Amino acid sequence: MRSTESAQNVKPFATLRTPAGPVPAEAPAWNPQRGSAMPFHRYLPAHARVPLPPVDTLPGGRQWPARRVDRAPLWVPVDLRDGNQALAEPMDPARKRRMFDLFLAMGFKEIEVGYPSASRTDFDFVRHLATTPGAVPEDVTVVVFTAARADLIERTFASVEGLPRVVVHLYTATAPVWRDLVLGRDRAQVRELVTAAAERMARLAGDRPGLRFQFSPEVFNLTEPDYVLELCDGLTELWDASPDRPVIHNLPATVEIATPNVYADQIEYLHRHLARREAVILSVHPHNDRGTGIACAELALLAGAQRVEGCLFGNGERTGNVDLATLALNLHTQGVDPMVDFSDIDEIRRTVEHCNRLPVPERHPYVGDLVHTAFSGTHQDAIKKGLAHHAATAARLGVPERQAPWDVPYLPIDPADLGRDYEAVIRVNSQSGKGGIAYLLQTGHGLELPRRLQIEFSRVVQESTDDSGREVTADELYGLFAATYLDAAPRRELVNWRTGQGDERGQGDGRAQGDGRHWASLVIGGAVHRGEGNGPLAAVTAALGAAGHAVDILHFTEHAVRTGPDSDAVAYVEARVDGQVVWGAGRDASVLDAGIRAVLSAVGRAGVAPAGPAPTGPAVEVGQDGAMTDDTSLPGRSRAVADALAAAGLPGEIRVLPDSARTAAEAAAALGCEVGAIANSLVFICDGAPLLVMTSGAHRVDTDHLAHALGTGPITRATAAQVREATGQAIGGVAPVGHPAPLRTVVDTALAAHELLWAAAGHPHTVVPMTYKELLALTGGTPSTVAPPQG
Ligand SMILES: CC(=O)SCCNC(=O)CCNC(=O)[C@H](O)C(C)(C)COP(=O)(O)OP(=O)(O)OC[C@H]1O[C@@H](n2cnc3c(N)ncnc32)[C@H](O)[C@@H]1OP(=O)(O)O
Ligand SMILES: CC(C)C(=O)C(=O)O
Ligand SMILES: [Mg+2]
Repeated sequence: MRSTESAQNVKPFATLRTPAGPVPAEAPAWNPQRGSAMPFHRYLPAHARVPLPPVDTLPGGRQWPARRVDRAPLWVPVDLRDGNQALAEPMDPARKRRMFDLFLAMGFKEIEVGYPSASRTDFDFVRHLATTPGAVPEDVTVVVFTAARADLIERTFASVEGLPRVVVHLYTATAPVWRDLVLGRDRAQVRELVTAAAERMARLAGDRPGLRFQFSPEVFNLTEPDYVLELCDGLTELWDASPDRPVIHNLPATVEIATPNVYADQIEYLHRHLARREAVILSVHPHNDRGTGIACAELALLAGAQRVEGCLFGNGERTGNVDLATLALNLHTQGVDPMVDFSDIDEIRRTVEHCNRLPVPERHPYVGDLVHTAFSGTHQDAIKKGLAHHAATAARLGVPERQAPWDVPYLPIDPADLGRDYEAVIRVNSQSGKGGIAYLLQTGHGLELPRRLQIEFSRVVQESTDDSGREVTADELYGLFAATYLDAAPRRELVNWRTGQGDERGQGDGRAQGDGRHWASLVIGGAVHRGEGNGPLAAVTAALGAAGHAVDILHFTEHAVRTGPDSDAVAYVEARVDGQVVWGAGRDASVLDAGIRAVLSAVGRAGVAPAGPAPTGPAVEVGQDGAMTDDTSLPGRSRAVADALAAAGLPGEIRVLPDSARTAAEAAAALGCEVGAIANSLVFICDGAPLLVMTSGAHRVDTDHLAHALGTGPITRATAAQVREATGQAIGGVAPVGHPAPLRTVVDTALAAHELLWAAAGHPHTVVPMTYKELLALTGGTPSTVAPPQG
C-alpha cells in the first residue's frame, strides 16, 4: 500500500470471488446463497467414476446400516511403511525400532514394518528384527510390503529369512485410471501381472510355516467391484487359502473419493461375495482425503471388515492414513474394549512426534493439547457440575472415580483414562463464566466459592480478561481473588483486633467465661471500638457499629482449604454494609480470624473507611493473632522487634508510618491517638548499667524522682552511643524489646490510664500497639511513677 488512504480503499479479501451467481429458483426463502465461481464442473461424482456395487438388490438388502461394532478388529499399524513413505525425512533405524517397540507396548499383534525392497534402511530393519533375539515377541506377526515385480519380490523374501511369523503383502493398482495411465495394462494384463507375482511368492514361500499372504488391489474404491472379486478370488485359490492359513484381502480407499456410505457398500459387496470367505481376512485401509477416513473405517467394520490398517494420529500420504488412535478410542467410548492401550497417550504422542518429526495438532481427537479443554462458560459450568456428579456417583457406588461410569457433559472420555489429569480441562479466558472460574479456584487452590460470590467474581475476571485478551491461569485467578477480596480489609486504618469471651481483660485466651457472651475490640486509627454479641462475628459487627458502620451479615460460609490440621480456613461473607450489599472473603490459619477477615473484607469492599484518621500513606501491619503480615518490608531492626514480640506470644502489629515518629507528638499525630498513649522508650544510666524507662508521652522523666522511687543511685541520661550499644537501636526508634541483651526496665504507671499504647518498634518510622499489661509482661518491667504527680 502506498498510503493509508489507498489501503482503506482496497476491498478486503480482494483475491476472493464472493459468490454472485443466481440464487437457485428452487431455493427456499431462508437460504439466500448464490452460485459461486468455483470450477466444480471439472469433477465427476464417485458414481460417475466407478460402477457402484448393487448392494441394495442383494438378498435382505444392504445390511451395514443396522449393524453395530461390538468388538475391536485386528489393528495393523502401517506407520513404518505407509506413514514412513510420506515423511520428508523417513525414519532412521533407531526411530523405526522405537516406534516398533511402542506398538509392542501398546499391544499391537500385527505390524507392517517396511518396504524392504525399496531401501537399504527398510531391508536392514527387517533383518534387524529377524536376527535380534526377542525383538519380535512370539504372538506378533510382521508384515512386509512389495510391488508386483520379480526383483522386488525376491528381495522381500530375502529380507524375511528367519522371521517365524510374517505376512508378505503384495499390491498393484487396479483402478481404470491407474491401469491405463500408470501401468499401461488392461484388465487382463494387470491380472497377469498380479498372478505372476503371486505365483512367484508362492514358489518362494514353499511350505514355509508361519508365512502368509496379503493382497491389496490399490485404489480399490475406484475399481470395478467385479474386477476386484475376480482378482481376489483368483489369489485365494492360487495361494490355497484356508481357515488355518487365511489370506488377507486388503481393500484400500487409497484416495478417498466418496461419502463413507459408498465405501461401506463396496466393502459389504465384497464381504458377501468373496469366495472361501472363511479363508479370507477382510481388511480395510482408508486414507483421509475427504476428511472421512474414520467414518469410512467405522462403516467398513459394520459392513464386514475384520482388520484395519492405519497410522497413529493419522500420519500418511497427503491428509494421511486413517488414525488408529481415534478408531480405537472411539470403540473405548462406546464401551467396547479397544484391545490396545492408550493409558499414557502423551507418551505415545511424544514417541510418534519424535519418530515422524511431525507435530500432532492441538485439536486432534483424544490427544491434542486442547481437546479435553473447555474455555466457554456454559461448557465449563456443565463440566464442573458433571465432575461433581461423577464424584458423588463413585462415592455412592463405593468405587474409585476412575472406575465409575462416565457421563460428564462435553467430555466424551475421562481424560484420566488417557493418563491426562484434569488440570487442562477447564481454562479461563474472556469466553468463560463462573463455573470454570470456580472450578479452577477449587481444584487449583481449594476455594469453594458460594454461588453468588462466583457470579460476582466472574465479572471481575471478565473485566480482566477483556482488558488483557489473554487466558488466566488458576494461580492468576487466585491472585485476582486475593486482591479483590482477601486483601480488601481496610488495612490502612484497621490496626488490630481482638476477640474473646467473658472478661475482656482476659485478653482473648479463648476460654469460655461468664455468660458466654463474646466481645470484640477493633483498633482503628488509634481509636478502640468495642462490641459484644453472642458470637465472635456478632461481636465484631457490633464493634464496627460502634465505629459508625451498620454491618448486617446476610450469608456466611467457611471451609478448610486442604484437609489436615494445619490447613488454612477461608470464610466468605455476604454483608449489608451501610446499606450496600457486598461480598468479602478472609483466609487465616485460625477459623475465627478467617471469619473476621471476611467481615472486614466486606467493609473494605463497601468502600467505607472505618472511623479514624484518613490514611496518610502506605502502611503495613505486622503481627500475630489477627494481624496482617508483610514483614519483609520492615526495617531490619524492626524485624528483630517483631520476632521478640512473636517469641513473647504477644499480639501486635508493627506499623510503618510514612513520616518519622521520633517524638511522642509526631507519633500521636500520625496515629490519631492521645500523646499520653505513646510509650516513649528512654534509656538512662543507673548504677553503671543501662535502664530503660517506658514513659508516657504526656510527661518527662524526673530522674531524681525515679531514683528515689526505685531506691537507686543517681540516674543520668544515656548518650547516643550508649543508647545504641544498649539497645542496638537509634534514639527515636528504641523499642521495649529486641535488644542485644535484656535491659532493666521501668514502666511508667501513667500509661495504665490508656486503653492502647504505642511504642516505637526499633526504627523511627515504626510503632507497635499494646496494652499496659502487655508492656509489663513483655519487658518484665517494674511499674513506677516516673515524675511527681502534677498539680
Ligand atoms: C499406495 C501406496 O502406498 S503404494 C506404495 C508406494 N510406496 C513407495 O513407492 C515407496 C517405496 N518405493 C520405492 O522406493 C521405489 O518406487 C521402488 C524402489 C519400489 C521402485 O523404484 P523404481 O524402480 O525407480 O520405480 P518407480 O519408483 O519409478 O515406480 C514406477 C514404476 O513402477 C511401476 N509400478 C507401480 N506400481 C507397481 C506395482 N504395484 N507393481 C509393479 N509395478 C508397479 C510403474 O508402472 C512404473 O513402471 P515403469 O517405470 O515401467 O513405468
Ligand atoms: C495398501 C496400499 C496399497 C496402500 O497404501 C494404499 O492403497 O493406500
Ligand atoms: Mg496407503
